[in-house]
Amino acid sequence: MPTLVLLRHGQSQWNLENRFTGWVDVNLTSEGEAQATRGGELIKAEGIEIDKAFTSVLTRAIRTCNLALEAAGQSFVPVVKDWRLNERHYGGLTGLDKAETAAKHGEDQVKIWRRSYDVPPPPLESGSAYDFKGDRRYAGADLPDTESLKTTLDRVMPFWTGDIVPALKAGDTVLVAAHGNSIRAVLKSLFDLSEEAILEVEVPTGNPLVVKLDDNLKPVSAKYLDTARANPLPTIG
Ligand SMILES: O=C(O)[C@@H](CO)OP(=O)(O)O
Repeated sequence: MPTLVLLRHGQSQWNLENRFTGWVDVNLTSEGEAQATRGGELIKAEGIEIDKAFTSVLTRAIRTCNLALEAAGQSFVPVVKDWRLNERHYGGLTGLDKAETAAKHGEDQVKIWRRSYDVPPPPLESGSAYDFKGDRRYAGADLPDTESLKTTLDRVMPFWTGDIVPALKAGDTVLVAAHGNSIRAVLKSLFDLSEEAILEVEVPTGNPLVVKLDDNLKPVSAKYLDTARANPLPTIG
């Protein structure tokens, strides 16, 4: 039975500081490192043997992947890194304080930017310090200057279908160490969630979500391994 383990990166420095992060390559906090390690220990305790891992090109997800695999005693597992698993690009909000932005633009507007399905934040201004166009990890990619959850899903899905699905169809147990919104994109597709339903799904940091799949890659069960830090999951069936 194919098994998918979805792991949002552990707490990052900007999660802690409550700043819009997106593609900025901030590192894990010590709490985030501990969450990633604990995630790996739980994977081991569950007897899960990972065959292949996928992560983004952002340090917080890569380190979460590595720390979890190490704690699970499975550092040898091959890891594929791809920018299409990056966090949603936060456009012109990147780097801003979430509370200050809410005070300036109103809670309702910030909620729309953060949790509407298809309303992107304002685009990144050209010349911004957070322009990633010259960054060689994105060489050749058609880079966005902002993303909604919908457009995040549009770039995650080709990678999901082209790279992750074949591994699952081959019967592999797959770890995807990624970000809140790239994981939500996967969950929307996997659980066939409506645009409204996916907005209610919040994935906790560093808590492995184990999804067992049938041969058609329909979920048959889903559970967080750290039950004390679990959030509600979509209904199956
Ligand atoms: O800042 C971000 O990049 C994301 C994830 O931390 O935040 P949000 O909760 O608004 O999706």
